[in-house]
Amino acid sequence: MLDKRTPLPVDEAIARCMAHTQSAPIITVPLADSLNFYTAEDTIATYDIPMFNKSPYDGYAVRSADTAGASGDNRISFRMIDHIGAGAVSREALQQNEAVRIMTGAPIPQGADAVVMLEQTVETAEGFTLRKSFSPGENISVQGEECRQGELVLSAGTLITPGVQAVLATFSYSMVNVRKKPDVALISTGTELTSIDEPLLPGKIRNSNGPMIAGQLADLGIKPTIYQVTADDYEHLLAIMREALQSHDIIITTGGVSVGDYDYMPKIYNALKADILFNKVAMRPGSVTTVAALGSQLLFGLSGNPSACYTGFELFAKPVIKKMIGASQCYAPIIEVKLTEDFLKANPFTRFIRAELDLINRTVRPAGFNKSNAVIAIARSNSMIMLPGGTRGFKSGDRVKVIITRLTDVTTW
Ligand SMILES: Nc1nc2c(c(=O)[nH]1)N[C@H]1C(S)=C(S)[C@@H](COP(=O)(O)OP(=O)(O)OC[C@H]3O[C@@H](n4cnc5c(N)ncnc54)[C@H](O)[C@@H]3O)O[C@H]1N2
Ligand code: MOO
Ligand SMILES: [Mg+2]
Repeated sequence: MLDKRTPLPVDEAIARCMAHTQSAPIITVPLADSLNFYTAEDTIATYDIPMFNKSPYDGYAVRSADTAGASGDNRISFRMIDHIGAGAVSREALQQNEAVRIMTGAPIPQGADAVVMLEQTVETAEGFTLRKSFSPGENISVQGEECRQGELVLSAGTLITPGVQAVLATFSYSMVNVRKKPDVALISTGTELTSIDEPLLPGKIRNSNGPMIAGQLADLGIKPTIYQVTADDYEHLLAIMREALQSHDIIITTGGVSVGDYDYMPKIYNALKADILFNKVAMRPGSVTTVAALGSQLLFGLSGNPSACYTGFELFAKPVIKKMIGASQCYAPIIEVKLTEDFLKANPFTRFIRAELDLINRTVRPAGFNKSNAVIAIARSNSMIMLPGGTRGFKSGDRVKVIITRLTDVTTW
């Protein structure tokens, strides 16, 4: 007798996963290793930026008052009393008609309140002449014009990008507080799976879910422990699950979660006394996706069908991991755009279609053959169209909701 599974709406299934998710502990990493972590604390300006009034140009620092009345017919002469580049400080204080030759980034000398670009001067034996007047503060980068000491620069939960690393370096954060990445075990199950360098015997297939999920994890900066399980053998699989549970926060399995004779994951969750958060979701594909908890450990039982497997990871595992690692925004953005192909199938459940989103023209179309067992459409997709359950007959021109899964290069085909 099969256990009856009650489908849970997708948003509730996601909420159950998230309610079971704790933030990972804070660790400190060198700035150079911090890329793709999330900041675990607010980044506060440790000083004003710029730290001092500085020259934005290569030129001469002058007293603006001395330039009053300058014109083409009345060039005013200045005497150069010092010469500094960025990194040096002039000890001179400017007196009348004196100037310091100054390079971009160097601190404005005492008494000066304007900078004349080199191109606006004509050199003389003593210094230079100029033909226009300058106002106080002209061509000066003012201390604190970008931000003030103590100001909140970036909130906790910011993805550390190269730009963020530049900010952290600016404010002398040589070590950065981030949240530890979870230890993840990845177990692809299935007697039919043949490793990539073995010959494909009748009935066998390649394991595409394993490399795909490993890649989805790598996008989050996580390198999973990979377990090879190429036999649907209950005892063996249970032993592997127990072993993986010793040292991992998350166990992701692919395959074996449905009701088939060799689908052992439901029996394994039982044997492990795991708390099943759900084992049926009102969605297609991926309706058999199962998520279970053992204390703080989470077990993601993703479907074996590649498109269902991919979708299950994006919808459930990804936001959970992002919450663990302290992301302030755990969910992929959703936008509404115009569909450019008919999609006339009925949608008894919420349907996710691997899709090609054209962000420039704000249009979307399915990325080719799109059944649960499809693999090519995943590669061609940068998004998933989300059609609500209980609908049918979406026509070209209709507006549909789209989850953006990738913002990087759009695959062409
Ligand atoms: N009687 C029913 N049969 C099925 C149901 C159902 O509700 N009642 N659900 C169907 C749906 S929907 C899905 S999705 C699949 C889910 O199957 P499992 O999660 O149990 O996965 P498997 O049976 O192990 O494999 C399914 C399919 O995927 C291929 N596969 C598995 N692993 C991989 C991999 N690593 N790389 C590539 N392809 C993989 C496998 O060969 C099968 O073709 O169940 C339906 N059946
Ligand atoms: O629920 Mo299945 O994952 O549609 O193919
Ligand atoms: Mg099965």
